[in-house]
Amino acid sequence: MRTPIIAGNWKMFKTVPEAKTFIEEVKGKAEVDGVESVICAPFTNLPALVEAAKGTSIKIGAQNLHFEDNGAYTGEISGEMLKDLGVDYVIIGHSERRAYFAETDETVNKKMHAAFRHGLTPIVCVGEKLEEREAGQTKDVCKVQTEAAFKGLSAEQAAQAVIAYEPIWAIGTGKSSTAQDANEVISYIRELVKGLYGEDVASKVRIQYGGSVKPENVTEYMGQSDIDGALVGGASLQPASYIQLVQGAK
Ligand SMILES: O=C(CO)COP(=O)(O)O
Repeated sequence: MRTPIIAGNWKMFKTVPEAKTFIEEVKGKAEVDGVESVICAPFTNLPALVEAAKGTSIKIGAQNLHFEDNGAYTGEISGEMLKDLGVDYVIIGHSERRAYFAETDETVNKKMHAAFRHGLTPIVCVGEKLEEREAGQTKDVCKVQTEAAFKGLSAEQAAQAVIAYEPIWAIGTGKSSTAQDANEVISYIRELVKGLYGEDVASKVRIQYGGSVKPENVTEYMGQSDIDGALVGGASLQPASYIQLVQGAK
């Protein structure tokens, strides 16, 4: 049985005081037995969030990491540094990083290895652009991105990874994929993992849907056979809405 996982991706929002207040407000409420709750925040918020979330079941994640452990990489943050802060998760290969920050399938794969080297759980994002969907290439795009991301990872590592299927046209647009369509692509991604690692790993890997998930639609996604959670942007920023997302995932 896979544990559902709701992860908020705050993107480039919230100062340290705002982040601390958020945790105070969701404590005890965005904590539901049998649902994992993760906040992925800007680097600047991470120490304060780890501290504020102590004694709760809320886990903290970063939104990126560098693939090397240290070196002359101005402006970058390594997996070793994140682990040292007490961070547990890291988003890798978000479509905004692929589109605006030259993230490639190759760097995504290197970052997956870096995350596991430092005991961080990756949430690796895959998903197609609108024109790719319209050209019927959704599954092809997911195949290339998923297989590249997992290259060289062991079965044990693969089973621990979280995959987020985020169709790019559904991100921040209010145009969410239907639950049935999302489930079809996510089932296909699970088949890909099965092809790489076999049935046991495929049955363990958690696959989220992301793209305009809100309290009003989270239950519908969670009711699908292969959807194990959601990676949520906009609707994760307000405490009340985040609480409803976690409670709705049960
Ligand atoms: O990009 C996303 C999460 O990583 C989705 O963002 P929205 O929930 O704002 O559509």
